[in-house]
Order: sequence, then structure tokens, then C-alpha cells
Amino acid sequence: MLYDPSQKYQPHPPIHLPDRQWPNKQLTHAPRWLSTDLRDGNQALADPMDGLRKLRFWELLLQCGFKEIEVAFPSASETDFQFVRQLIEERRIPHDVTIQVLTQARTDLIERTFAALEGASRATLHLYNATAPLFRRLVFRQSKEEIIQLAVSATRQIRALCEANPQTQWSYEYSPETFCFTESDFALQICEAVADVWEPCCERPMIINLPATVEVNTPNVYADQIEYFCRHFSRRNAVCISVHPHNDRGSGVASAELAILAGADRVEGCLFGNGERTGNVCLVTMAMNLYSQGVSPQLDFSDIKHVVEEVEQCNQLPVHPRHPYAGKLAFTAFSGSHQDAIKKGFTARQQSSSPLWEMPYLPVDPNDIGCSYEAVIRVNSQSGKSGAAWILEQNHGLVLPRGLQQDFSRHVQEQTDRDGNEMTLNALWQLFRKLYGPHQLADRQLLEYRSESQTEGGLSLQARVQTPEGILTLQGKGNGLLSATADALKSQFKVAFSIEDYHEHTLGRHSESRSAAYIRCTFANGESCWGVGIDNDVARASLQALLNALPIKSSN
Ligand SMILES: CC(=O)SCCNC(=O)CCNC(=O)[C@H](O)C(C)(C)COP(=O)(O)OP(=O)(O)OC[C@H]1O[C@@H](n2cnc3c(N)ncnc32)[C@H](O)[C@@H]1OP(=O)(O)O
Ligand SMILES: CC(C)C(=O)C(=O)O
Ligand SMILES: [Mg+2]
Repeated sequence: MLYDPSQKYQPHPPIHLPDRQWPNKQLTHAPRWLSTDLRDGNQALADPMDGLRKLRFWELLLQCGFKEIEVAFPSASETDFQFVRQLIEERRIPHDVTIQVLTQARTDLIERTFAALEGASRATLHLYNATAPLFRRLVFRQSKEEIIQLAVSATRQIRALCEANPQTQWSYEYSPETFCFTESDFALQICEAVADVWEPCCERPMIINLPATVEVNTPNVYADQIEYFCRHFSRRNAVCISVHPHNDRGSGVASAELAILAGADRVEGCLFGNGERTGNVCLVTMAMNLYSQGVSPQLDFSDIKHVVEEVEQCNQLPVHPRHPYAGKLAFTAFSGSHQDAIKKGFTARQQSSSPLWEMPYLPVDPNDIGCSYEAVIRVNSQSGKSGAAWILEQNHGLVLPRGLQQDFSRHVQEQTDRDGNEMTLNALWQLFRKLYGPHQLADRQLLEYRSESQTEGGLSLQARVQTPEGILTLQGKGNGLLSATADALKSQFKVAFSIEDYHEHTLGRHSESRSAAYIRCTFANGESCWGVGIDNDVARASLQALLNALPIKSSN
């Protein structure tokens, strides 16, 4: 019998909004961002950040371009309180950055919060209280009216304290915590009551934050709730609507994006989605999603590896290798058809002057976030010919002919299948060298050659080749250098073969660059072998390629 406890749960009802407008909207500009790494992110860590880690994170957030940063829950701990004091007393807050702090609706905690902010030139005071039925009933054991009173009297206290400290430019944020499962009309009612006390205006900015404290519904329902709120809130134009999605259902980013379509002005979240339980919405993903749509996020993640390293150090949590944009594997293709498409994409890009990024399987250019193309393709048993060929091209400048790509891929496949793991760049190169050259193999190294035109036409060749047994002298005739060398090899080794494929290219853009030559020989039994040669002299490269192609024993 299937174990099915689903009857324990019931859906949170959607709201009725048949004339919703958000599905027809598009993301056209960046929202205001608030990083709550130092508060919501911090409160979710097993070992909350100490002052030093907080400071390091703060500096990183400034580097990334955040202008609003929730820095602490000052009444929670001495560390948090002192961190706010440090930022203010050491004048670490840039003039265009606003710090924000959180408090519960409790008189003593509000007083302590104000004490932390003394001397700040600008600050946002953030008050929250849960409003959903379950929380009213279970946590507060209060009626709707009492819950409204809690928020209203805390707001009164906050406004009075702000007015008593006019040296600070105050902004106020109110969060009906658990908004996403609060009755929409009650959320409106409590926010109206709070706004009536605060009286938002230019001198008294106000943010109303509508959190998905626990994500309990599909993102479209959250978007409906946000649009409904925006359409019915009487002071809509006087306030900034913020959203604060968590990621319990794994759709925090989608919730935030649809919420912006639905009218939200601001998004609160954490880098790489740290935060309570499954985390806050990931601001890196949000920002990079905008970026990949051609909208500037107004945040700088051009050195994403540095951001990852810093956040991992501060949070002492790893960023998942599959994390969008930032994960170590976010731009890596192991599978053959992906690699083939990416390789073709890069070739097309080299030949195009279009500034647009059009790359199969890579939504953004890894270069834009400080990553190289090196890790874009990695090779294992799921890979095809293009993967290995790409790696050789990127790392050794070799542009393998299609037939050689197929041949090499067969050998790579055999090895990866046998070993069951990824082939490193070095292992791939060693296998290539063992199979085809391209530098002189120890048992057949071309030392020198001499060729002479013959009076009757054609050419005669003499070459000296180093073998383990000693120096071998080859002599042959032909129409050209290669056919004369083939003639010499055929008579020396008593082997019948013909040259079926020949390709060459320079390894670089300069005339003094080395050349690579690729040769495929076919034997009487139908089998064929490839050889590769690299040399400063293209003729030497092709002779060496031919020597490397032949499965000959050098004993003579
Ligand atoms: C969704 C969020 O992320 S909200 C932010 C949550 N963050 C944190 O809690 C981190 C910091 N918090 C703390 O350090 C502590 O909780 C403190 C210092 C704020 C308070 O600690 P304590 O006084 O020990 O209270 P405790 O943590 O148990 O809080 C529960 C009490 O606060 C009440 N409460 C909870 N939220 C609020 C609120 N927003 N406003 C007013 N009272 C509240 C509860 O009803 C409960 O009251 P009761 O004891 O009368 O039943
Ligand atoms: C304090 C509030 C905004 C919060 O963190 C939440 O609801 O998740
Ligand atoms: Mg939160």
C-alpha cells in the first residue's frame, strides 16, 4: 500500500481576481533591492555571524551595489546591537546606502532598537507582527482587533521616537508577517490602520512589506494577492510595496518575479537564497534573471566566484554546485548533444559581429560574471565527439577534422565507460598523444629530411627518423613530399596503405606560428589510422603526422 499522508493537509485558498492584470505585464526594470542577509539570513544560521563576519558580509553587499541593507535585529543580541553601533560610529555607511533594522511590536524591544540607531544619518525601522489566522489563534491568542492594536500602538511608539530623534532621516517599514496566508482584506485593514498612524509622505517614507513568510501556494496566487493589495490599498501612491518571498515550495524566485509584475516595487532576499528553512528568495538569481532578459539589475555580480567564496565563508554554508548562475556546474555541459550545440555556438560567435549573446544551453555569457569558458565543457561517458574536440581546441589550439573527432571520441568513450568517471584535461591530452602524436613519438621521431626535384618530374626524399633501435634512413619517390614519404614507408615496412585525409592549420595568428597537420591512412584490410604532427615547419608537421599515423614496429 502506498504511504499517503496527504489527507493531513489542505490547500490555502486562492483569491478571486478574475480581472488580474499581471499576466500581461513584463519585467522592464530592476526593483529596489533589500539584502536581508545580515538579519533573516543570519537568524537562520546554526552559528550566527560574529561582528567580523558581519562586517565582511556588509562590505561584500556594498561591493555588489546594494543600497538598502537590513543589518540586524538589534534587540536580539549584543552582537547585533554592537554591529549597528559599529557601522554608525565608524562611519561605515556610504551616503547613498540606507541601513534597516527589525523589531517585534514590543515596547522594550523598540526602545532598544532605537538606542542601536542613535546617530545614524538615515535608517529604516522595520516592524513586524504575524497576521494569519493560525498565528492569531495559536501564537498570540488574540482577535483581529487586538492584532491591529498591537501593530498600531507599536507604530505610534515608533513615530514618536522618530520625531524625538530628528537628526536621523527615518523611513518606516511595516510587515504583516505571514501575509501570504492572511485573509487579503484583513491584511489590507491592518496595513491601512498602520499607515493611518504613520501618515506616509515624502518626509515620512513608508514601505509596506508583504511577505510569503512560509511559501504555501503557487506563485500565481502570491501575484494575485499582491495585485489585489496594490489595487485596494488607499495610500498606494504614497508607499513602496515590498515583497519578501521564502522558498518553501522551491518557487521563491518565481514568486518574487510575478509579484513585481503584480505591482511590487521592491524585493527583499538573500544572496544564494540563504534564510529560514529553505531560504529567502535568492537575489543573485533574481538579478541575473533580469540581466539575461536584457534588463540591468543595478547590482554587480561580475566576479561571482568572489561573491560565492565570501558568502560561503560568512555563512559557513556551501553554495550548491547546481545553483543558478553561481554554482560550479552552472555553465558546464557533460552531455554530447549539449556540447555539440555549444561548440557550434562558439564557432558561430567567432564569425559574427552581432553583440547579442545567442548560445545554445548557456543563458548568459560566463565571462560576464567573471568565469572562463574552460569549465563550459567537461568530458565523461555521456559526452560525444564535440566535447573532447572542444577541449583540445581550447587548450591546445588543435582544430580536429570531423573524422578525427569521431575516431578520438570512440577511444574516449571506451576509457570513460571503463573507468566510470570524468576525464580530466590532462588525461584527455595524454590519451590523444598516445593515439596520434602530435609531437614526435619516441619510436619514430623525424630528425631531418631532404627532397630533390627529379628531372623526369616528381620528387625524391631522404629522411632520417629516430627510433628506439637507432636511426632509420628512409628513401622514396613520389609526386610530392607526402607521397614520397609514403613510398619510403611502404617499402621500408612492407605495408600497403593510402593517404585518405589530409588537413593542416596554423596554431595561432602569427606567420611564425607552428602548424598542425592531420593525416588518415587506410590499409588494405579497410582499417584506417590517424596521425597528428605539430612543427614550426608545415612540411615537417605533415611528415611527422604520417609517421604517427602508421601502426608500425620500428625494428628493422
Ligand atoms: C519571520 C521572521 O523572520 S520574524 C523575525 C524572527 N527573528 C528572530 O526571532 C530573531 C531574533 N529574536 C530574538 O532574539 C528573540 O526572539 C527576541 C529577543 C526578539 C525575543 O525574545 P523573548 O522575549 O525571549 O521572546 P520569544 O522569542 O520567546 O518570543 C515569543 C513572544 O513574543 C511574541 N511575539 C512574537 N512575535 C512578535 C511580534 N512581532 N510582536 C510582538 N510580539 C511578538 C510571542 O507572541 C511570544 O509572546 P508570549 O511569550 O507572550 O507568548
Ligand atoms: C520579518 C518578516 C518580514 C519576515 O522575515 C518574514 O515574514 O519572512
Ligand atoms: Mg523572512
